[in-house]
Amino acid sequence: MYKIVLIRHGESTWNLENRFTGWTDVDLTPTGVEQAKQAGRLLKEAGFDFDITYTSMLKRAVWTLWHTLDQMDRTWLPVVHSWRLNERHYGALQGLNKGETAKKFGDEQVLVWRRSYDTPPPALEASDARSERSDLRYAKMNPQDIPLTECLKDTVERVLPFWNDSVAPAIKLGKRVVIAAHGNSIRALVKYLDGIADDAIVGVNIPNGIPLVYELDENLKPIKSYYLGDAEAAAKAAAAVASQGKA
Ligand SMILES: O=C(O)[C@@H](CO)OP(=O)(O)O
Repeated sequence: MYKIVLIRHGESTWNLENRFTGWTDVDLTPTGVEQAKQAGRLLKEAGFDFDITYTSMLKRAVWTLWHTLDQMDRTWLPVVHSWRLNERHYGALQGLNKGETAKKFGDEQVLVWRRSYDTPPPALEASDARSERSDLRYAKMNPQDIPLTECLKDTVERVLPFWNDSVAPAIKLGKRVVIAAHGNSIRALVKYLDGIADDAIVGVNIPNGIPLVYELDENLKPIKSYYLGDAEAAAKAAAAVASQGKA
């Protein structure tokens, strides 16, 4: 049996302001830092340890990983960064307030943009100042591969090659893995691991900074999964994420 841990970053400045974030590189709030530290304390108390760590190119996930590992005295562990673990790209919604967007377009439209499997939000223009196409950190990517918007299906399609080529082989070698990522890149992984249907993934929300543990069999199929710590608090935090897109 293998055990892996997924952690969505702690609260970010744009989570606090309730803005669509996507690939925008915003920082953690003091609450977000505390959530990340608490994740580290919980993991340590529960006897978790890791050999390799994975995160995105975005500092809210990178700092979350670092604060978590710091509590475990494991800041020296190898860290693999990949754009494939980035948040789902939110297109032209990036920067807009979720509640105001719901007032303008309606709760239902915003739910479709936030949670439907295959309807992407309106795309950014490549020339838009918010586009990441000229961002140095993605310089090695083909600019055409840097998204201008993504639905969850697109996110699944770019997360899975990373899972299959990097993470799954490491797990099978016996390495203990933690992944610090984002609400929708984690939803993509959860959908794949749990085999959740396209229409049922709408109801899945990932809370900030709470370790999500998966126990996997020898074929990396889930035996069970659970949030570490207070299960009721995790369910409440997930429900709060669900309601962020309401007017
Ligand atoms: O704005 C975002 O990038 C994500 C995560 O914060 O939001 P949502 O939960 O609305 O998909």
